[in-house]
Amino acid sequence: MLKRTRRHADTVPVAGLSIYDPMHLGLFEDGHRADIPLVYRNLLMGGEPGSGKSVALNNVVAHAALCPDSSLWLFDGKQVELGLWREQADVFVGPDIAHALSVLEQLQAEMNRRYEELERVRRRQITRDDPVDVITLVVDELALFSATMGTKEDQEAFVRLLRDLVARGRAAGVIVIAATQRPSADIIPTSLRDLFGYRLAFRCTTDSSSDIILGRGWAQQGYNAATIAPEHRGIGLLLAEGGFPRRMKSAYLSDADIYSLVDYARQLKHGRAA
Ligand SMILES: Nc1ncnc2c1ncn2[C@@H]1O[C@H](COP(=O)(O)OP(=O)(O)OP(=O)(O)O)[C@@H](O)[C@H]1O
Repeated sequence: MLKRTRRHADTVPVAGLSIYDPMHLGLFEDGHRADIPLVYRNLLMGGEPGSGKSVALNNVVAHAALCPDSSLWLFDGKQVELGLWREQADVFVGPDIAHALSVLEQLQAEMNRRYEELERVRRRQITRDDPVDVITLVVDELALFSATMGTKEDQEAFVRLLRDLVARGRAAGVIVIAATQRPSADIIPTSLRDLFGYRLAFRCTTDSSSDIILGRGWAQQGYNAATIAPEHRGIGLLLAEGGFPRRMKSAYLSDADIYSLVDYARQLKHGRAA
């Protein structure tokens, strides 16, 4: 058994969801639910401004916030999109690159510590039975940290740390969800993009920005987020490891829904839920 580090619950969740449960993201165009297991995976989403990223991100954050076996680390460079969740976050980083770097270093150290622990007990990955929180790291907007704030060295350090977390975090219970409204090669280098098991492209302005999120060649094969009509907000192409991109619409949470969920998450966190 791994050393206990879980903060919210004694052992496994008794109320609310588990981060090991699939997360409800929306509906595919054939009417099937788009429920995706987040654990052991990472999710990249991109699309032009107003295309639906924040709505989709709020679904992910809500799921993680309602899971007593997950801790929520929010990087909200714009400080508005995820602000409603701020008090539920275990760690909240605003538009401050120095803070962002120190938090990522802390997370990298935690990941390394978990790997040492796994090695000690001859295990390959963290599982539902371990009394260890899965850390859900949500980064919005990626470009602010990787290309706008700070010096070039800071930005490179940010991308390097993030890439390491995306590459090695999964088995150690670290999930990375990143969103950007600037899907370009300098913001999402192929070496980073290819590490994300799930990629969700909302409406993009060009075929190549669609490919930057989904992967090279998909637009030419007809899976092109630039063909999504501008009024079709919340519609995107979801690519899951090894499959084909599928058209889906994300579930919509109004601000009132989010406030109720924040209240419920607060109750769960303080152990007052029935
Ligand atoms: N799944 C959805 N169902 C219904 N409406 C949606 C959905 N997704 C987005 N919208 C509408 O589109 C608007 C813009 O969506 P959202 O804020 O998620 O865009 P965004 O991509 O995050 O934009 P930005 O990059 O500027 O932050 C929402 O306020 C909402 O009105």
